[in-house]
Amino acid sequence: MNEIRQSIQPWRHVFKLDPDRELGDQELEAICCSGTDAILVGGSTGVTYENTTRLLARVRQYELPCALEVSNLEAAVPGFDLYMIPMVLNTSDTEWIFGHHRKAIERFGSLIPWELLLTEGYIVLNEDSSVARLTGADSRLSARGAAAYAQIADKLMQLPVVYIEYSGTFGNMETVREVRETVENSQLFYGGGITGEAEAEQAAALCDTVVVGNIIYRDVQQALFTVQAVKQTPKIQLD
Ligand SMILES: CC(C)=CCC/C(C)=C/CC/C(C)=C/CC/C(C)=C/CC/C(C)=C/CC/C(C)=C/CC/C(C)=C/COP(=O)(O)OP(=O)(O)O
Ligand SMILES: O=P(O)(O)OC[C@@H](O)CO
Ligand SMILES: [Mg+2]
Repeated sequence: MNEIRQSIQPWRHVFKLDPDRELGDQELEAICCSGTDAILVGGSTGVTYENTTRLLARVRQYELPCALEVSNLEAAVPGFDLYMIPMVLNTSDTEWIFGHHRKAIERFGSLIPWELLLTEGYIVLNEDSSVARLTGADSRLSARGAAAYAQIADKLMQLPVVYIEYSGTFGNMETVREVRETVENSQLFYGGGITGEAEAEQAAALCDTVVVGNIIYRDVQQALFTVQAVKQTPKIQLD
């Protein structure tokens, strides 16, 4: 396993910060000093070079790893510890599978720090989310359908990360369980609708890494509670 892949293996809890949203200094400090394993900077809309650079500089006051989830070519900012590259698996619009990626490679060429890149196989499951609308994802999948996409990522494409994305709503844990049962090598990320301890525990029991986003901007105290909830929850063993 390569170094960059190894570096995310211990991540159980991650906060996702959106450069397009405002967060006060005290709140940012609380988030960065919460005991979370990393900050992931990303959003599906309104992410620019300027707001991404500003957020990176603010997070850099703290010691934890800071990754950029690249969603937009204009916001390819140098200086992150690693770059997570989404590929949306459940869309028929190839732009979001590899079209933007081709353009990025043509544009940035030898500037790309390949050793810092990790690809994420995204399965977008909330049809009412911005990311589903943006990418034209077919989010009405059965659990078996979602698990089939996960196997494409894990077994056919051998991607380092499978990302179950319910952005904005808490997901169906039966679907998450079925995905979990099929993923053998990829690191399984879950994100979507975690607003407190109970949801954090359920996701942590099934997934390797739990991502918490929107609640940071609504109720930072609730967001902070999710850190220990995830860390204290062991992953359940499945046969
Ligand atoms: C030179 C340099 C520093 C390079 C660094 C990295 C780089 C540019 C490498 C180039 C190689 C490469 C292959 C780049 C990919 C380029 C790219 C634009 C790919 C498309 C990625 C993609 C599929 C985006 C779709 C949207 C998506 C999946 C976003 C992920 C984040 C996400 C889902 C956020 C949640 O959305 P949010 O907005 O928070 O939702 P709410 O509003 O509901 O909260
Ligand atoms: O914002 P929420 O709903 O917490 O989702 C987290 C993350 O998966 C979004 O990409
Ligand atoms: Mg968000």
